Amino acid sequence: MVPPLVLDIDGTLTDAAGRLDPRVFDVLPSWDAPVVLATGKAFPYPVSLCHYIGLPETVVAENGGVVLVDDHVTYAGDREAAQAAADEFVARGGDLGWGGADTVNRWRETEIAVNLDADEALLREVASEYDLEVVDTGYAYHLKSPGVEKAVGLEHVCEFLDYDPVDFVAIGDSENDASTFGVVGQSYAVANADDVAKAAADEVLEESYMDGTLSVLESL
Ligand SMILES: O=C(O)COP(=O)(O)O
Ligand SMILES: [Mg+2]
Repeated sequence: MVPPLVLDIDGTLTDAAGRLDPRVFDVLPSWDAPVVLATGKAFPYPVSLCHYIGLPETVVAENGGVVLVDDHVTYAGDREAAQAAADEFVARGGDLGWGGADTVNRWRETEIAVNLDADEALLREVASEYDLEVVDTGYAYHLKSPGVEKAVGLEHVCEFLDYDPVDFVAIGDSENDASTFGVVGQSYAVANADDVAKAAADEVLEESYMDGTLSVLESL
């Protein structure tokens, strides 16, 4: 019997250029246990990924800010505080960095994501004034409420599924996966992972990106 999976998306199911690795279509739809996509991306991204991969829509989005499981949606985090801090960041000369349409935040409901090109020092200064934190995933800075974590989202998912977090195998690549690594039974950081994820993982893989992820899935 294969274990349930909790999988990060960016850096874990993608290639180095950020594109989805097509091999996800070979392994995930037929996985004989729950697969939870846990991401820092806004809610619609993992939902559409489930839809197009052919997986039940079981997702932890926005770093735990939004959870969808078994037709239930729950929210965590103070979006208004994040918006106020983002507005202040912009008023002090910062730029969220996503252009006018801002498809990165347009459908984001519990936090704000900021481009890695942004003024990090200013962002952290403003965040602390609003009692928010900044998480650097390697893909964006996330201006978010402390205590909102992917692991809390996974625990919520487990309340609906007949599993415990320790039953899960987790694979991820960055700071926002460390909480998940702390609650699952077995955790893997892909070789391209950041230092926080590597330190939190039970095992650091030799292979990067989807090569690393596939090596775990094949061993299970
Ligand atoms: O949206 C990000 O910043 C990173 O997304 P991820 O959690 O799927 O890697
Ligand atoms: Mg990632």
